[in-house]
Amino acid sequence: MALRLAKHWCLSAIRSPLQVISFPALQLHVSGTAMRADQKDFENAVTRVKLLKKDPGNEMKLKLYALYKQATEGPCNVPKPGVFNLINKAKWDAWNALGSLPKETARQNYVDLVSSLSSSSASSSQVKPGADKEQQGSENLVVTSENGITKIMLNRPTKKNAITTQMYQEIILALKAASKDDSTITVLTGNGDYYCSGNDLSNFTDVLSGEIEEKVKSIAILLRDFVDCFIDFPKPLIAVVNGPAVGISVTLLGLFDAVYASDRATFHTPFSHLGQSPEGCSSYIFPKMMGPAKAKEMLIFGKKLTAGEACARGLVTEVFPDSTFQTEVWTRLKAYSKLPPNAMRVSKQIIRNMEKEKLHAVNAEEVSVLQERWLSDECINAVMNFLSKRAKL
Ligand SMILES: CCCC/C=C/CC(=O)SCCNC(=O)CCNC(=O)[C@H](O)C(C)(C)COP(=O)(O)OP(=O)(O)OC[C@H]1O[C@@H](n2cnc3c(N)ncnc32)[C@H](O)[C@@H]1OP(=O)(O)O
Repeated sequence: MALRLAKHWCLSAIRSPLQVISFPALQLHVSGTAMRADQKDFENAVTRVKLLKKDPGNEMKLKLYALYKQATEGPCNVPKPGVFNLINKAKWDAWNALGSLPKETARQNYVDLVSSLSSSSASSSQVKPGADKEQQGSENLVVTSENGITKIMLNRPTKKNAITTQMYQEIILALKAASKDDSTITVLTGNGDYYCSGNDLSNFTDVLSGEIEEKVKSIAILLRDFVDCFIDFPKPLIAVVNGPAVGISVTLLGLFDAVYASDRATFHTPFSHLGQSPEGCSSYIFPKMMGPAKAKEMLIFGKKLTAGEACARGLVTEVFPDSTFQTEVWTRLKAYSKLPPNAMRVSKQIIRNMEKEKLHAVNAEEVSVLQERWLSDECINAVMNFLSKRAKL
């Protein structure tokens, strides 16, 4: 089962040949290895290239392009592009430089080159998690505390504040710290034009490397712990929704004590489109909050709401014009932060305690259903589709 799925992940991402954006072709210096790459290794390598998180640079892209062409079509057999057609000429030069290199050798060299790329990017990304445990925040999550307010800000604006697995862990740590610090209220917000685009869909790419069920299990545990933290958070928790919100950043809103939204914000839960199912206790809270018909419109059919619609359905507390959003909301929050902290905690607890057990049970059930979903062809295809469309190569 695991093998079949791993194979499926790899094959379904293969699309068109690489597009190189620019410049000089270099000679190849790729050593062969004793192991021969078969067609499946080659296809896996093609997929891994599409999923590289870091742009490998033009030089490397040209090498990959040339080897790909040589491995799939053999020696360069197309006319040389004109001198002003710089990009295509560089690509042609790179391919032509491989001369009569046999297809099998090109395939092997391509696989080796991709392996070297993947291992260097893995080693550079392993440095961070250990160090981050010591800190409250990181580059992608900025935590500040002043005037009785702890602010947890998603800070990945170029990715619309999509949440990586590392960020889930950091948010858990930040919430745990905020529950014990001197602040009266805690705020979650986003930096840039988005509040949050939900789960970073490349969180699933690790699954490519095998042991699929184990990896899915660890993501499920992370999700369950993450949502549990919101259920148990003891102080007033406020969402400052500065822009569009997608997926888990929407479903979690039902666990906040107030949700203030810019009129630019939208609320979108495209779970069916992604072959997934609701989380964040939304399968229980949304129908109670807005009635089953309206909840199903969001959670089953993925209807995107405007801030006004979300407010009418009880998901948002109040909507502000974007031009005055930050000033108005922070003035309000500063006033709230001066209210007696113990009274606010006790009031929150008495409301939450009525349902805490139920919410934990709902969370566990939602995660267990999702764990199955993540292994489904529907989900795998949807995620691969998103990731392969955005691949630059
Ligand atoms: C571990 C626990 C799992 C819990 C499960 C939770 C369920 C969910 O949260 S489901 C929701 C998942 N999110 C999405 O499906 C949103 C996907 N993104 C988009 O549809 C679009 O990017 C957007 C509508 C949010 C924005 O579109 P726009 O055209 O304005 O900008 P883009 O060029 O698409 O995005 C800029 C940049 O950001 C990357 N990005 C955006 N969202 C995500 C994401 N969720 N995961 C990974 N990457 C994302 C996008 O790929 C672009 O990156 P590049 O510039 O490198 O191409």
